Amino acid sequence: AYLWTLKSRYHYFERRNIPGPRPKFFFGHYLTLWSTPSYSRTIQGWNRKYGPIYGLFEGTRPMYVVSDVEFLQEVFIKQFSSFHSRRNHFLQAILQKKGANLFSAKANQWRRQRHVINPTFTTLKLKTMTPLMNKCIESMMSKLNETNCKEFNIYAMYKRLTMDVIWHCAFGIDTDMQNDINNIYMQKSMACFATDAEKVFIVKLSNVMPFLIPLLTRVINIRISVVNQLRTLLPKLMHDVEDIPALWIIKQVENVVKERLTSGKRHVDLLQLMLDAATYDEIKEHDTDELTSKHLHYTEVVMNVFLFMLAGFETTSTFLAYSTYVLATRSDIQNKLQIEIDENWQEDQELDYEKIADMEYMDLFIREVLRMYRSSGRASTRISNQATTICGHQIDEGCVILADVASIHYNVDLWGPEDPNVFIPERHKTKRHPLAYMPFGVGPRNCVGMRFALMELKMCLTRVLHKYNILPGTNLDIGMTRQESFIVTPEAINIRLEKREH
Ligand code: HEM
Repeated sequence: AYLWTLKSRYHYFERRNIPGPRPKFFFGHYLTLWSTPSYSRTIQGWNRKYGPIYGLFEGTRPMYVVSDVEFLQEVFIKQFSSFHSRRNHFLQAILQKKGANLFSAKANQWRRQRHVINPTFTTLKLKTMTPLMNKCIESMMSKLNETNCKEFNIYAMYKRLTMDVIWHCAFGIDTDMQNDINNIYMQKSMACFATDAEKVFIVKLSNVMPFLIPLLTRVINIRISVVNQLRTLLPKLMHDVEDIPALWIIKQVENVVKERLTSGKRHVDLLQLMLDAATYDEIKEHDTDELTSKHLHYTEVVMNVFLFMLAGFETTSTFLAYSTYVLATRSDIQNKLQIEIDENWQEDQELDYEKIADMEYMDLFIREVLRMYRSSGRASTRISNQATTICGHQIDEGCVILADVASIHYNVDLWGPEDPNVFIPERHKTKRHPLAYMPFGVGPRNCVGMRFALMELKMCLTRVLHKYNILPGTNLDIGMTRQESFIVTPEAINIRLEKREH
């Protein structure tokens, strides 16, 4: 019966006159998507063939892949109440209830969390974090000083910097990870990114055979409760389990939370801002739009701090890397930025939020980097929580909408008349469609850390460009070979730094 349902399911898009590649029996398009070296390039390739709205199947679930900005404006903004959540794989679904974070939470649980967390990233709060960021950037600058005009991979340093910033600003922990290559925090954090959850066997299995989800969920829940019991009964034996990187990090956060609660000492960091709204009481969500509570459960605090680390580390370091690549290959753009930086900041002054905000060309430059270089092919998804009609298309409950951001960012109708394949920061001076630019997503569920990330990118580039000229290394282009897991990263950014005369 399942196979028969599957067969008829594959006519879903055909019946709606939506084009798309032919699905493979049993797998849909999943086999192609999980084996392709680049998810986002495959999606873009199909966009060129089938147009701005086409259909795919992840196993049995229909997914609209969309680069039509009017359609996306309905989904992400105008009809947000029908598309308030992302597509979660079943491991995330297990963590729903208390353990969900902002990325995976649904409906009112998400609304409550976002309501509490939004104020954490206001301009005022970010200003209080500039000294912490400056301190981390200062450590990186000392490391850069040791490179002595020799070729080196600056991306490795950016990863240490952004991880250091997150540990400082989110958890309030000073780990010295930029100086110590074997630092345990750094090693565990890096190990966390080595696995792409979507490629874990049981996640693939649950997507292809969703009827197995209740059984798989029971198996996982039993395993969790056995591990928990063994942890109390045989703590020594459980040492290896504690060593799983994600669990190790979550444990560190739990320890910091406990320590803060016992000492009562206040800190200037994201964790403190969330702890101010935290409770151990059970939080009940209502079905109505009324927010019943403006609190976070302590478990949610821990899971969100962990999320900030995941969401803020590789994305920001990767965009620093791409920015540096552009600067190493475009000395004209580098000169313009240096002139602006020198006009706005001298080394004996504190580099604060206002000085960064005054740099207009820096803003245009970063925008263009974020337009041209893809970060993730999969971050901006929504799932329909009720049936609705979008631009004349009948969308059933449970359909996934994936925004094909790369195709949008290279669409000449949205970004012309200049060729979208050419790096031109000034193109951002022209007013564009509100959905033409979405590196951080759009609408109420966009990236909550956007301003934090922009501040970090601008502060870091300001400091580097004020002191150095960035020159291409002989291996610059080889290092730019891209690889893709959840996000698209270069292998290395090989450059040389030459001290500037002031
Ligand atoms: C250049 C750096 C970054 C990029 C390109 C980026 C990009 C994104 C994108 C595309 C989304 C999905 C938005 C959507 O579905 O509409 C997202 C969500 C999110 N990002 Fe970022 N991000 C960056 C940095 C950060 C940082 C530094 C943090 C935290 C400190 C962060 C925290 C989050 C969170 C919590 C969400 C989920 C928001 C929600 O569902 O309410 N991100 N990000």
